[in-house]
Amino acid sequence: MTNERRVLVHADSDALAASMTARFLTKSVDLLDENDRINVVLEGGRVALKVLAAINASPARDSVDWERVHFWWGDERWLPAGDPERNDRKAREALLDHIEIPGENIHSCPASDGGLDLDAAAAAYAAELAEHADGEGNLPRFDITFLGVGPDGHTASLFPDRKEVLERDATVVAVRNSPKPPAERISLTRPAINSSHRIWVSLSGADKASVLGLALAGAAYTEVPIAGMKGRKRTVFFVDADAASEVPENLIARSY
Ligand SMILES: O=C(O)[C@H](O)[C@@H](O)[C@H](O)[C@H](O)COP(=O)(O)O
Repeated sequence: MTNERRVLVHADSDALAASMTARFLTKSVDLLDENDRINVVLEGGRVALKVLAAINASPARDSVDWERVHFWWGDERWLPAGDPERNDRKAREALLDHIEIPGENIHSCPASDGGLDLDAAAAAYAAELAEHADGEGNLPRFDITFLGVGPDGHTASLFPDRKEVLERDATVVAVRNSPKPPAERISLTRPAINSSHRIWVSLSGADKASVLGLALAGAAYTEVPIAGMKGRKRTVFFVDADAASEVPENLIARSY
């Protein structure tokens, strides 16, 4: 497999979500044939949540052996457990509460009412990741990592021109004064995200067009964080036609 970036353009956000759903179902079944378990990293973007809901609605949902799938989060909002704005709560509602998956496979970031402060919570999440390390460094093997992108180029909770995006050593950072509410968050760092075998980035809508153009043109990741994310095996940008309007034609594979 080559370590390449691909851009797959779909007619609209429904087609985009359907394509990611089909790919997730086939890829996870294939990976589970070859591995005892797989690790999937989720986030809070709207497309990824649509994908989780579509996996839940798919007749192929139960072809995945969910007992051997572990879920992690690329970022989480620092809110009380069960808050409707938490990324884990949204993922539970869309999919995780509906499948046969052991509770210990769902590795939520700590919640703000759990008795830890934000820094201790980030450290606790890093420790849980390290506990599941597969021998290489202090992270599990992330098989599939979903990333959304903000119109400013942020991904997970790594925002432009901030110190968190420069972090090289830690796997997890505490984020304060986030420009996107809520102000406090927990995020995987760039090296942690880039340890993923496959990164699946989703972008939908005209407000994401300029940032996608910048990322593919090689913008600095300090200014456009998504530009610095690259999976070890493959990085696929699943985009809709509106988001693709500023991407050079030679970089595009159209699915319609
Ligand atoms: O907690 C969050 O806010 C998300 O994890 C965030 O990083 C998100 O993925 C992007 O902001 C894109 O979100 P949309 O795809 O909904 O625009």
